[in-house]
Amino acid sequence: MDSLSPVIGPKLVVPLRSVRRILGPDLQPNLNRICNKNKKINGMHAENTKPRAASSAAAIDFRDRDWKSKYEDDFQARFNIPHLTDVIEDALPIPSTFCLRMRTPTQDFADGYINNNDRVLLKVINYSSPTSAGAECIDPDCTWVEQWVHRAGPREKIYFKPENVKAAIVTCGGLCPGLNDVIRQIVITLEIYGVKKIVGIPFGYRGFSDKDLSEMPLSRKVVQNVHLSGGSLLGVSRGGPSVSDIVDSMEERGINMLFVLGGNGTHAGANAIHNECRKRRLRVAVVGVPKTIDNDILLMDKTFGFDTAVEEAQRAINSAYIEAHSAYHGIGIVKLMGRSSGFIAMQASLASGQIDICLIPEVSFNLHGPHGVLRHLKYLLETKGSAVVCVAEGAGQDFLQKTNAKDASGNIVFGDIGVHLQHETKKYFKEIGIPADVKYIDPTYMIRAVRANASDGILCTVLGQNAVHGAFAGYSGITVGICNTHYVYLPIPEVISYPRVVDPNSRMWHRCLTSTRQPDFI
Ligand SMILES: Nc1ncnc2c1ncn2[C@@H]1O[C@H](COP(=O)(O)OP(=O)(O)O)[C@@H](O)[C@H]1O
Ligand SMILES: O=P(O)(O)OC[C@H]1O[C@](O)(COP(=O)(O)O)[C@@H](O)[C@@H]1O
Ligand SMILES: [Mg+2]
Repeated sequence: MDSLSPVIGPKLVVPLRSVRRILGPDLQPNLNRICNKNKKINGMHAENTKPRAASSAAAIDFRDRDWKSKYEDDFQARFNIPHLTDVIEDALPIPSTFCLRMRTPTQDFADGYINNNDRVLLKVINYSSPTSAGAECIDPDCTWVEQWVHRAGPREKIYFKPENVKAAIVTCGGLCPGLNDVIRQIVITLEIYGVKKIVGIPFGYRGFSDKDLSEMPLSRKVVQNVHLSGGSLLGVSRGGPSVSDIVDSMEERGINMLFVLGGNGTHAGANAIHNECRKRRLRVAVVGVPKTIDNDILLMDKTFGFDTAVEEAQRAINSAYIEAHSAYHGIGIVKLMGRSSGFIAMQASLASGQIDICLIPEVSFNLHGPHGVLRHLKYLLETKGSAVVCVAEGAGQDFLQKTNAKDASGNIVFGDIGVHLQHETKKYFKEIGIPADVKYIDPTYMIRAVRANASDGILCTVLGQNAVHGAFAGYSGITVGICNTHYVYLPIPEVISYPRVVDPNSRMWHRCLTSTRQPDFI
């Protein structure tokens, strides 16, 4: 049973409104799904009773006076990061070969190392009440609970001799601005440690099994300018071989450090590779760098490429705005990425200040009817003369015919909500006899292919460096991230147990609504 079970379990049953506040934003969507599915468990509605990997193993009884310290201990155990010595007891550390002053001994750099016991606080707001806007609470009183995670960075002791390392980098899933920046920084940092054998696996996990694809030797010289263009130097793909085939291939190639750049799916693969390596008792470090333009990885401030995507989306939104405002009764529709999370649509709407309606997967809406989107568009044409809509790709999927089609990675292929919205809008205004000039823009692949902006460039650089520090420190099955502006190592299962989504009760969504002035479409 997970740590949330006290609120939906038999020991303490609290009103639904309180549960909503208690869960916090990362868990709210579960509650929304819980409520929507309308299945009753312990007097509460629940979608399923399966414990989430991200949650603790032990139930907590809030009547227990020690529940808080038990929760904190449990949290610490969950966020412990796996280490080579967990399974290879005789793995011995050596002094780090990482040195910033290339000509002086490492001792000079002693102050620059991270202590293994350093921690970063995951949540920094102490909510005085569960009714505070956006409150994330563990218990009904919203007691302050400390949640510490491991600080990232170079360690004084390392578990790999650089001359024995063969490091590989693989990029999986869809494109995302910054992939080349991360590849570049991993290579540069590996070389500073003294690693000579660095390779790129071509076209995602597929490169491990496809005999026609050979690994790409990487060096500082090769990667020097790769960050100046978008895409991935190595190529990407979805689908690919089994985990056991991947680990066979790693053994054949002598790879003992694997850096995996990708999203939820890729990280699930990376964690499975880490587990298989453990099972085979291999001295291998598997380290992930979260790549998701949708920003749907749990616990992190943001993932690389997201900032660039929001910035690049401004061009599309501005074009839609110009088109809409230059036409008589113009309506511009922009569809942005976001399979299950509306972060790009929300942030791009906020940034532009030109959006009248923002539609995201996390917030239900009607198209038709007195409170529907179309009726509001009519109102906007009557009052403003034009309107601009920003819709996330995963929004409004209920309106579309389900095909049950899946891509090679098993992701559901969505219907095009942008095209549907355009079609329904045209039809609606034709039917009511009001002229409307509807223009639709889908900038998805134009956005994904651009190079990282300066902010993402820095994020990629730090994440790439920390990935290498983590591997040399002997950690495996971890990923790197930024939490409250500090860089951390997190165990992979904790960040991918479900996609991170926009919390409709969050301050940020409220700010978006304040900016668009859109009503509820229900
Ligand atoms: N549950 C899983 N276990 C192992 N590998 C997975 C899993 N889900 C996806 N993958 C692999 O991860 C890669 C990328 O997954 P995908 O969902 O396409 O992109 P992303 O990593 O961006 O979410 C693919 O090669 C896919 O086969
Ligand atoms: O057309 P493709 O390559 O399958 O990619 C579409 C998907 O790529 C994304 O941009 C990002 O997806 P990933 O995180 O899986 O790479 C999604 O928003 C979108 O659904
Ligand atoms: Mg995915």
